[in-house]
Amino acid sequence: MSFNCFCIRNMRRFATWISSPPAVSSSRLMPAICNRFADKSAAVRRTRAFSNHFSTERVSRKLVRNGEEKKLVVCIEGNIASGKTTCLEYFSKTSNIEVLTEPICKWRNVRGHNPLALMYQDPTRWGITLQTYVQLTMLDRHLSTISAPVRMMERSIFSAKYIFVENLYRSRKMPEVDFVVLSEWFEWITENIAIPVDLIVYLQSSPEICHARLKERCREEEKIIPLEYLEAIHQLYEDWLIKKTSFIIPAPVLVISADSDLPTMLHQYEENRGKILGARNF
Ligand SMILES: Nc1ncnc2c1ncn2[C@@H]1O[C@H](COP(=O)(O)OP(=O)(O)O)[C@@H](O)[C@H]1O
Ligand SMILES: Cc1cn([C@H]2C[C@H](O)[C@@H](COP(=O)(O)O)O2)c(=O)[nH]c1=O
Repeated sequence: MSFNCFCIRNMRRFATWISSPPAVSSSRLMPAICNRFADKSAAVRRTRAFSNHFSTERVSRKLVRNGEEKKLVVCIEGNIASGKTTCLEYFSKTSNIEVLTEPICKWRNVRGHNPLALMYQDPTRWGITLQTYVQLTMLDRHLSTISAPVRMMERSIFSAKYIFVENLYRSRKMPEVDFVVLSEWFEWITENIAIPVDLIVYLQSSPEICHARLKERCREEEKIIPLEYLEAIHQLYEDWLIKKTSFIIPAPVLVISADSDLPTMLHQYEENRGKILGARNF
């Protein structure tokens, strides 16, 4: 190579370097570049999977799932131990109804940890942990493919936020920063992803009855729940679904009194079957 050639090549290299100097030495740069490309192709794959899963068409700027709009989604709401699972068990015997109970197993065991128990032991420290996970698992439930013409599911991402997060915050057990971060997540989700709900069935029960049933059920984590906690949850439900003074209600509400004994409750469910399953006309 001539001296001139050598000089010109190095001048070009210098010019390239000065216009975009490497942030790290080249031996460290190569893996970084490879990772960037690997990340990019993974991101492209994720985006493709996402757009296959969701319609690219946006309705009110929200991502919507293909073909799911014809299915009926009913959320069963109510205080702890008000009888939601029992109600779902009853309807699960009907063909053409898919029943989704709360993912409480996950809340009690995420890779060997029990955020539900931790939250009851120390809500200020662990409330954010549990509620972040509840929000994620509820969203996962809402977005899972519906396998029957009617889906009945226990609670919703809405009650997790409007009732349980709200209660932790109002009772000063959740620090403001935790509440704000959870709220930002919740608002992003509900503004960007369509979460279809056609009907809310509210099992309205007195906190005293729920307390008695909760003791009888005897879930280990819940043994320390005082009546006052159920009263606070009850009040939040009443403000949301009966007085309609607190938060947006995502669907019409059917109220069923849930204090009666089991045979009476089953009879009431049967009486309301038409209203529940014909929720679109409700
Ligand atoms: N109508 C009822 N009368 C008496 N006990 C009931 C009734 N409904 C449910 N239970 C009992 O109360 C406890 C809580 O009911 P469950 O359906 O698990 O409530 P939730 O799912 O709302 O927490 C369970 O032990 C259940 O067997
Ligand atoms: C949705 C939600 C639930 N929890 C707690 C409250 C109860 O201990 C269980 C759910 O039991 P249920 O018999 O089905 O009512 O989970 C909570 O702490 N935070 C939540 O958002």
